[in-house]
Amino acid sequence: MPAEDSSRNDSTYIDAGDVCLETRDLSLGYHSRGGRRQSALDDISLCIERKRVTAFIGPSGCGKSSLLRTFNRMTDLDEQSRLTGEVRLEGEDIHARGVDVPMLRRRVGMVFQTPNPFPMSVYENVAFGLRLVGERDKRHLDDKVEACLRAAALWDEVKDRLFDSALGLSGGQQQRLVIARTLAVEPEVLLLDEPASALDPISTLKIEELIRSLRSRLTLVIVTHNMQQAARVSDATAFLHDGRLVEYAPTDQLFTNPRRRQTEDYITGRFG
Ligand SMILES: Nc1ncnc2c1ncn2[C@@H]1O[C@H](COP(=O)(O)OP(=O)(O)OP(=O)(O)O)[C@@H](O)[C@H]1O
Repeated sequence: MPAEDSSRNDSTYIDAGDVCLETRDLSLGYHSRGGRRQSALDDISLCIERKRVTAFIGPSGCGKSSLLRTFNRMTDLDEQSRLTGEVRLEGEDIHARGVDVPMLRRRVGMVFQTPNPFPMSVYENVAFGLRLVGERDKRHLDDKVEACLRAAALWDEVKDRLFDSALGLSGGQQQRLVIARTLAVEPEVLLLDEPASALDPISTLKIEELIRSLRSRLTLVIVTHNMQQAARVSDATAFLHDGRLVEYAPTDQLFTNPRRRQTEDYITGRFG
């Protein structure tokens, strides 16, 4: 049984120079119509290491997606949400006055559970983001579309059907296309909210391989219900319960030698 450790889960093992994202005393609540306040995140302080994969695990409703969504201010879209504390990207407060939120969301891209390609061709899905950032030159566009599709491990499967509808791709291919589209605007961080939970095992494996390969170019944060998946893809894992950060550690350590009993109970399937 792990010894109870009362020290904060404050990511002290991460070198300050390697921190990409940081939350300080972050709390998030949602106000229901009846005026009741439901707490989703409670006083979370953690650092996310640059160019690593960090996984958030925990039982349903523990706040994983909410925490992920604070990193690019997606929680702003919910008028009922109230956030206190800080989120810092490369040391800068993302809620500071004057922060350009669309630019923040380019820097911190997001991929959701259900693949959501645009109803246009494979090529246009990726070119869309590039055009948005002002790319007009046809040759540059072609080169960049190919590079993004290669980075998303999709090029070989779609190179002969670039101008077919993206909606004709399989679910796994669509999800890799969405990742290619996100990569087109060169984000520094990629947030993935259960990116493989709607996919079959082979497509899931491809997404996992892709996630591992992308860490050489950007920082990834993944929410997953699947503990084996967290163990396979991530370098660090945060276990949340009831809106609190229970334990945060290098993935090997968290799964083989958890410091908290609650973590051990969860990873051994005693609850959740
Ligand atoms: N838009 C919202 N309005 C009101 N309450 C919300 C909203 N989004 C989330 N919540 C509540 O906040 C808490 C945390 O939800 P969240 O979706 O972040 O958890 P989760 O761990 O990602 O859950 P799951 O694994 O089921 O997706 C839950 O109690 C949830 O009901």
